[in-house]
Formats: sequence, C-alpha cells, structure tokens
Amino acid sequence: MNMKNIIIETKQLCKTYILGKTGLNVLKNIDLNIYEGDFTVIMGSSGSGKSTLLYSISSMDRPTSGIVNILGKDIMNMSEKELSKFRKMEVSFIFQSMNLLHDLTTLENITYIGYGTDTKEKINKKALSLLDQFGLLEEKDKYPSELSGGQQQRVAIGRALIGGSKIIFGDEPTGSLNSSTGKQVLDSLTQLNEQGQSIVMVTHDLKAATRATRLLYMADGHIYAELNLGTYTADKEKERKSIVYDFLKEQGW
Ligand SMILES: Nc1ncnc2c1ncn2[C@@H]1O[C@H](COP(=O)(O)OP(=O)(O)OP(=O)(O)O)[C@@H](O)[C@H]1O
Repeated sequence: MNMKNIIIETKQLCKTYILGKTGLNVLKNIDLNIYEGDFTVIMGSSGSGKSTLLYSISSMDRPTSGIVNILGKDIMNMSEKELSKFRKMEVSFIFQSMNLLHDLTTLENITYIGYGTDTKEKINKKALSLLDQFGLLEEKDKYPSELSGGQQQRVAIGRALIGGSKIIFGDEPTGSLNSSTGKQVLDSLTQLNEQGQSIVMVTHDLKAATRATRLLYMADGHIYAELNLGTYTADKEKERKSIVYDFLKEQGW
C-alpha cells in the first residue's frame, strides 16, 4: 500500500490524434496515480506516448476521453480560462530547450514570471534565494548567452519554482546537455525532490532515470511496468544504475 497522497489520478485516459481521416490512438485507457513527493520518471521506447502522457497529466493538453484529476481538480471539465489559470498557479514545466529570454538577465528571467503572484519585494527575495540554492548568485546579472547550458537549465528550474507551483513537469530537461552540465541539473532536481518537491519527468537518459524514486515504463500507449527505487543517494549511484538498467532491459528497452 502506498501511503503517499495522490496528486494526479487518471482513469481510462485516452488520447487520439486525428490525422486526416484516421485517428492515431496514442494513450490507451491509462489508469495511473502519481504521488506527492515522488520523483516520477517516465521512460519507454520512442513513440510510445511518453510526451503525450506528460502533457495530458499536466493540464498542458486535453485528453480525448477519460478522467484526469490534478491536485484534486478535474481538468477535463475546466474551461480554457480556468485551465490557463490553473497552469499558471499550480504547475510548471521545464523543456529540453530552456526558452530563456535573451535580453533579460538571469535574475530577471526568474522574477518576471513571479511578478503578479506576490509582491515585487518577496519575488526578488525568493528569486535570489533560488539562485543561491542553485549556486548561481554570481551569475545573477549575466545574460543567458553568458551561461553554460546546465546553468541556463537551472535558471529555467528557478523560473519554474518562483510561483510556488506544486508539481514540476520535465520533458527531457537534460536532453541537450553534456554529461557534466546534465549532472548539475539532475543534482538540482534531486535536491528539490529531497525538500519535498514533486517532479514528473520524461527522459531517455539512464543517468536521469537513476534519480527517480519511481520509474514508469511505457510501451504502445500503456504503462507496462514500474520500479520503486526509494530516495536517491550519490553513494548508491552505481547500484541504482544497474537496477534501473536491468529493469529497462527486462522491458525490452
Ligand atoms: N500533435 C500531434 N499530432 C499527431 N500525432 C502526434 C502528435 N504528437 C505526437 N504524435 C504521435 O504520437 C505518437 C507518440 O508521440 P509522443 O511524442 O508522445 O511519444 P514519445 O514516447 O514521447 O516519443 P519520443 O521518445 O520519440 O519523444 C507518435 O507516433 C507521434 O508521432
């Protein structure tokens, strides 16, 4: 029995893309719970529906049918206006490309998203504390072009956190990074997860998957298997990697 709170619940979730006169069934009756405080990682073969699932369980996209509850709210019956407010206040996203604004500094890239959710003073203070947490205080006045890819991605994570969102969704956030800058980003995500932040991330990267507390494996529009790993610790990295690798191999990855 999992005693953690459920933060996302789907029942019979389906997503069909209409392509001309035919439909492509990408998600096929998915029943899934995502738990508070987990670092949930979704893996699977290419085209199995991972990104589609991520967007469907994060309010980014509307499923075709079924039930999707996020943080106790039924998103299937929300209006566009309610959905966009929900996205702004409750969840946030990090992508493979960081999408930072190039004419804003590191600090400004984080604060401009936060303004409107709290007083300017509080947002500035929080942004500085996020930069401090990610070891980027000295970079606060630099522009994105003056930062490494890993630093830029950590600014994007800071931006994702400034509004106090309860779940961070990541679609391949380390996909464009080399292994050392990718590690910095994974360390930041692990650190946030240790502080209780719920994270749901799609990845192809074994090292990223090793950070999961719970790993889901997708194939052909279904979730086929899962692996519960407990909290990540650096000293167990090798051991975890081999457990994850064996699990993935068993699924035919
Ligand atoms: N907007 C769309 N319109 C039509 N078909 C789409 C759309 N988005 C995705 N698909 C198709 O749905 C299937 C699943 O795509 P999805 O991106 O969810 O898979 P994935 O597992 O994340 O793949 P990858 O690992 O390659 O990123 C693919 O066949 C893809 O071509």
